[in-house]
Amino acid sequence: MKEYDLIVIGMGPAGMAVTAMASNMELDVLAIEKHKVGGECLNYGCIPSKALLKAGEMHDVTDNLEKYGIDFQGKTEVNNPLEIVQNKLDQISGSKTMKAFEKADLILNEGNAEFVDENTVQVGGNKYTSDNIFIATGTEPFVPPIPGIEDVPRLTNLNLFEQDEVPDELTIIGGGAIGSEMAQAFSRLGSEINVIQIDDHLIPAGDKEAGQVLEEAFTAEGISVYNDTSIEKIEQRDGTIYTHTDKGCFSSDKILVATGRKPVLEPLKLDNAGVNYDKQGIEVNQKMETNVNGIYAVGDCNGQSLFSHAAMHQGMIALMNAINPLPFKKFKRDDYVVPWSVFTKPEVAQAGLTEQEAQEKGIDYQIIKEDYEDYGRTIADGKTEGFVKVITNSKGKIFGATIVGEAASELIHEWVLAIQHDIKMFDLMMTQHSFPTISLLNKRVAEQWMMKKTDSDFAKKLAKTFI
Ligand SMILES: Cc1cc2nc3c(=O)[nH]c(=O)nc-3n(C[C@H](O)[C@H](O)[C@H](O)COP(=O)(O)OP(=O)(O)OC[C@H]3O[C@@H](n4cnc5c(N)ncnc54)[C@H](O)[C@@H]3O)c2cc1C
Ligand SMILES: NC(=O)c1ccc[n+]([C@@H]2O[C@H](COP(=O)([O-])OP(=O)(O)OC[C@H]3O[C@@H](n4cnc5c(N)ncnc54)[C@H](O)[C@@H]3O)[C@@H](O)[C@H]2O)c1
Repeated sequence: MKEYDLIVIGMGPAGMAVTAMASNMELDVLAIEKHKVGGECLNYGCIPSKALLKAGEMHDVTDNLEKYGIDFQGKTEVNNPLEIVQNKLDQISGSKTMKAFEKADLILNEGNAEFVDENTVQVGGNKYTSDNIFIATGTEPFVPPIPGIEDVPRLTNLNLFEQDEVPDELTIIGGGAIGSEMAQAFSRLGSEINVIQIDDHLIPAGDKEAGQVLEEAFTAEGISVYNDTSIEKIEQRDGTIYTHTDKGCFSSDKILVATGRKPVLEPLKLDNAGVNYDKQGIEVNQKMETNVNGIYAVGDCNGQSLFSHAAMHQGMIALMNAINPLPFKKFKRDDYVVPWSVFTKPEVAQAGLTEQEAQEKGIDYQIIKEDYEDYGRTIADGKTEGFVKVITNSKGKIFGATIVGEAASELIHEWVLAIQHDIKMFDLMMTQHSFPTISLLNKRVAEQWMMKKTDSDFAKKLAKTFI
């Protein structure tokens, strides 16, 4: 039985990050993947969805040229965007990705890894031991128990990108990150889309007002959104799928189920190692360690923050904790802000608390908001929908930021840095931003905060006295 410094189970973003870092440190690493290197993110998630969104965006450009004074007489036709997406995946998953395993042993496609005991993992009939085992096994689509759903052919992110062609009509169940991104991508490629969800606004994990801005953009593009909608049953008749809801019946060629995720834990036989878990995922502490010393659970499998960057970050924290001998110097998950972005047009991005969360926590906050429509650059670009909204207080402490609009996924990082390092509004106001970048909107929010602060009788009197 071969002994390793580290065994890593699952080669999505979390497992690959641990493997790459550990093997780079000359640690003896065994990496195990039951299916495809790159996990959900590369093969069925982030990358194909962004490639498809890009195809949709390119198609949308011709429809909007007249807004820029350009007359387009030609004709575009959607041919094979899904095939091109698959070609791009092949390009990424080749030698570049496999480079991460140059210094590690990789067991690929030999079935599920499972625990034999707390130091032993079995795969493909062989056993391997280590004092440090990293579980990074991700999630799979959660399919809600809607009557009839199991009996109709349905798409999830696992087969969505492998279709031969863009469907004429697509009913999307779920208005979260996947539902919203795919609604816009397929709509822009020609599908007629109905989005149906139980929540009351798009991207329900985020700010309500931002979800409403996105819904307005969707409506303008011809995407129908049905919030607060309860699905009674789904059935297929003569090749058409009927989704019966309390707001009427929707018929379509295909349905996409995008209603959240669930971890895949049974095959791991965690009980053999005594690792605690529940329906949400594997239980971990701030150090990303399970209840069993030396066994870590990183990425989506612990149900904490279902994003690739969070998965990689957790992998990094866990590894640094595993190799750090000082118990009082451990890296803790909650010391790091987790941003997220949804890559629709307009984009939606979040860091720290939303306004609703600040209210629920009873924080004494004020909202400073800058609209995209009030800035020269965004008017010049024709990208006037959206806002930057910051949850702060009179001292300029920043609790959270929501951005909906052009380049929101880029702008958000300044707020991540500010929240994580307790940088105040005043500091941001005193930080020069190149004009006319879109990120100057962030500075304008800080300027607005300062103007509110100086808009008092006391401040005005003070200025008058010393001028
Ligand atoms: C459509 C879609 C779009 C997304 N877009 C984004 C985005 O834009 N940005 C973002 O940050 N996140 C996005 N996500 C989320 C992102 O994909 C996940 O957060 C990320 O993949 C989690 O990484 P992970 O390493 O924890 O798990 P995964 O990527 O799920 O990888 C887990 C791996 O473990 C393997 N495995 C499981 N069990 C075993 C076992 N017993 N033995 C061996 N191997 C096993 C699996 O085969 C898989 O390869 C998207 C997700 C979807 C579905
Ligand atoms: N850009 C990104 O970072 C990105 C993109 C895609 C996915 N992801 C990750 O993937 C995860 C999963 O995405 P998702 O969109 O599947 O889930 P989600 O949690 O974002 O949204 C779930 C949606 O399903 C709806 N829903 C749930 N049960 C329903 C029912 N019975 N009937 C009707 N509607 C129902 C909810 O109202 C909600 O709109 C997200 O948590 C996110 O972290 C991230």
